[in-house]
Amino acid sequence: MTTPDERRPGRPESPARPGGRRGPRQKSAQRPSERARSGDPARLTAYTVLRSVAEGGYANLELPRLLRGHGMAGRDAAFATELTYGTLRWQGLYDAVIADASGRSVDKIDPPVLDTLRLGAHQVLGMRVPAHAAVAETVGLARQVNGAGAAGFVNAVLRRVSERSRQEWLDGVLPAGTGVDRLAMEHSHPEWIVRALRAALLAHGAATTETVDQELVSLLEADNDPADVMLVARPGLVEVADLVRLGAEPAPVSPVGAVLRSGDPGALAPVRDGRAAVQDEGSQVLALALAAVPVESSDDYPEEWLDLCAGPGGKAGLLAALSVGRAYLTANEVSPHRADLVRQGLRAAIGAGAGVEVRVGDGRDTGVDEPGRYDRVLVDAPCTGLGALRRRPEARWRRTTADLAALTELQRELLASAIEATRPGGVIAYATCSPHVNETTFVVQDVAGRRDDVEVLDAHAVLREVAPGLEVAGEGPHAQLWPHRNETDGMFLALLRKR
Ligand SMILES: C[S@@+](CC[C@H](N)C(=O)[O-])C[C@H]1O[C@@H](n2cnc3c(N)ncnc32)[C@H](O)[C@@H]1O
Repeated sequence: MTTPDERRPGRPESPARPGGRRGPRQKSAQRPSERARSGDPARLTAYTVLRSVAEGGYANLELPRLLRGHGMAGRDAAFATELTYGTLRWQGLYDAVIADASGRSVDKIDPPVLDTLRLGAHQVLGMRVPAHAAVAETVGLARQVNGAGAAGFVNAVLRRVSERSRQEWLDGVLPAGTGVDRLAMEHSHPEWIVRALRAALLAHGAATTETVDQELVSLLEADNDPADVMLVARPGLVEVADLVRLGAEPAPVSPVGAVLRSGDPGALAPVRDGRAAVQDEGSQVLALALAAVPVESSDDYPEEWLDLCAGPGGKAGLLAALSVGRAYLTANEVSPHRADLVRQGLRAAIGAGAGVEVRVGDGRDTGVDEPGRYDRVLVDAPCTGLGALRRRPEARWRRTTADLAALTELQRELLASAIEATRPGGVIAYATCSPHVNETTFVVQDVAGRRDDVEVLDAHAVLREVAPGLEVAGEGPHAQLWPHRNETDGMFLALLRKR
């Protein structure tokens, strides 16, 4: 899933990647004398986002809102972004360090104070802010937001954290052996996710039993690497070349994509008016594939397209642009708020002549309500999002195996409904932004395998046609993209034809 939620301010000018490439030293652009007087806005902003995430908020919504509210841009915004996202990603490792340095389990530490400590740990171990500055500034923050008593505790713990290098801490806190528990802590992922990703690499043919351990490390590293902002130039509304003139670069594989390496995408006129949007390349090529796969001809023209789970509207925006002069698009979404986002996102395409209806409804009913109506149906199913962890820093800590069971049932029902809603000869694209086998191949095998009116198409071949530079691992027929191989979100695509 690619959402407008993915918008984030420009990457840090010199991102320091924990455990990997490091840029030059980076610290808040504000002069120390100013920080002492006013408190450090970047650290306070990061802290505020962490507290909001603890209460169920989303970092990629909260952070841009706060940065805009404080009028923060340039280096301070980049510093706040790296501090917030890095702290959230590396929370699993930092909690082990904090527990060791404080001599108490992190669940015995007041959660707001723990967030302050995590921010301090990331500056010391992940950003190469000089230790004395990281400790002093974070203690100042603790005094401001956690109180004087907590500030003393934060000071003592961070001093201990800063006595050792990142490698020394890893040597000290990582479990012995080569098991999943060690990998999980070293790369700061929950163990169940590490296990699921390992199984998915094997199941989708991206690794063999000999290569899977190395492949898994590359994937976990990619999840911790800030992703570039990717834009889509919605066809017929704006050209990639227009985005390039505004500072973007053509995307590596999507013919309608552009990479924005720095700056706020929301500041670009084509993004503001909906001719372009923030959208991962993986999502772009999936929508292009659905529009490109041949359908067996029907007498009715134009075609009818359905986006069954459209909110917040990334793929619907691209499909609407592609539909002009070819098809009517129905964009269905169960959440009224997300349906509103779809409506807003489709305004430019509608202005250019797209025939679109956005409606609120449960996609599980569509097959019964509108049997055999559509030529092309997208089921971009609600999923765990395990393929998009690099863009959603807190998601890995929020998802549980209990979510999986509920989601896989919903996914089966939505796919079955989509097949019912497709006319004979029409095609269905089943997509998730997760490589988890339970959400991908198992759903398709289960639903399509029980029917004799569905043919599985070669998704690899269609993707090669729409994005010749895209190298999809495995034999097919379904396609799984990977952050570490394709530099896209981990999107899954199955294409089915209704007989
Ligand atoms: C993965 S997101 C879709 C992303 C979207 N295609 C895009 O590119 O922006 C899944 C969407 O399905 C919606 N959804 C969940 N259950 C649904 C249902 N029963 N019927 C229709 N939509 C549903 C969610 O609210 C969510 O907006």
